[in-house]
Amino acid sequence: MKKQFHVISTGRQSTEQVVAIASQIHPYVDAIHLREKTKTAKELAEMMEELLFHGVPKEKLVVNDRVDVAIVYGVKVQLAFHSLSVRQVKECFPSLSVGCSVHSQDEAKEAEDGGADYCIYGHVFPTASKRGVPPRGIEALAQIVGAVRIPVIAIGGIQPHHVPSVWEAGAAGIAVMSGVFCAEDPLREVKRYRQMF
Ligand SMILES: Cc1nc(C(=O)O)sc1CCOP(=O)(O)O
Repeated sequence: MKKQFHVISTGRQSTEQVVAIASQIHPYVDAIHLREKTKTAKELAEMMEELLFHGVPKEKLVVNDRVDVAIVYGVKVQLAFHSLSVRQVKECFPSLSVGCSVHSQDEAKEAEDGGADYCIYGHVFPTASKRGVPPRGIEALAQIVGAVRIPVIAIGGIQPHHVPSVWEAGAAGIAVMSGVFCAEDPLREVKRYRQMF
């Protein structure tokens, strides 16, 4: 299967900044996650409207945590430990595409059993986004890949030069936050990642 390239917003940028970056990079990525933990549903809806207005394809949008916003806009949802469970969400909305963030084999299996379409596992490499928490490493990633049948996307500190080792571990894709959204030139960076696919 084609490897997936997900990018994730930081939650620290304005709607204008997120929209400006997303509208440049969307042709080079498979999914753009809106991880905007402090935004209300209404603010997220405004961001969604702007993204769609600027030509970001709906099929590439993923809302973190907010099942309500995902349903209303017909986009995917990414669930986290603080979200509703995958099982609950899939029971109510069987056709909703659901990803789940996991940090262990047990969590990955639970996500799979609940009906998750894919999981995101991390953090694989050291990252400022998870300061003080040791990275889980590429071996652990390979173990997760071996433990579930759903696609496993790797996250955490992934730089372009890491990509071959992530493929070797069997991951179905990569998810990148600061490497793209905090870059001086996000478009140049997504192209650098893309070259590794
Ligand atoms: C949002 C997120 N989730 C993680 C997890 O391990 O679940 S690591 C992470 C941050 C990823 O950011 P960067 O690409 O800047 O390292």
